[in-house]
Amino acid sequence: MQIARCKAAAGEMLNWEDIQKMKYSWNVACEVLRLVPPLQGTFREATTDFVFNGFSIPKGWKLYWSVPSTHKTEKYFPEPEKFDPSRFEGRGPAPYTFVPFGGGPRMCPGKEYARLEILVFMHNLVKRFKFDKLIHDEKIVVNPIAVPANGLPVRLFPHNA
Ligand code: HEM
Repeated sequence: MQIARCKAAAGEMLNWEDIQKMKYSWNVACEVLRLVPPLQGTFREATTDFVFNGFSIPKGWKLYWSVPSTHKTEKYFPEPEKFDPSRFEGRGPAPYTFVPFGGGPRMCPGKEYARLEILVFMHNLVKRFKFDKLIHDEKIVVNPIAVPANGLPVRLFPHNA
């Protein structure tokens, strides 16, 4: 709403500068991506023999790295089940602990596009409507992408109605 108040005309579109200012909204989106990451992980291949947590991993093995278990590690995210967007303030989480888009050379190339889409959607939803979930205890199913079990039905109430 802070961004909407800065716009000269009611229908004025968002621009790139506005997107860069939407830090709190992105912190909220990141906390959602931490708690319910859409993608659960992917595979990597060991390029050399190594030992991890006492397990010997031979070169050539396929390894599955898991997004949810990384995001729920108490050491990096105290009270991991708590919804707390302030975790992303300042320097935010340590490198490779917040990995909804993966990490390293194969990191999701659509990350910035996804950020843009999410922020534009959030802005327009909050600016135009109040909304209410129709199913308050709707479950998230993972098959293999995490989605609301019933498609997240909501009731919209336009601000200017
Ligand atoms: C919230 C939205 C998204 C999430 C959570 C997400 C997550 C991921 C993750 C975890 C990976 C694997 C990264 C790795 O192996 O390190 C990936 C790869 C990929 N993503 Fe996304 N993604 C999203 C949106 C998008 C969008 C919008 C596009 C395209 C417009 C896209 C295109 C790709 C492609 C092409 C790869 C494969 C990259 C490679 O293997 O080199 N993603 N994504």
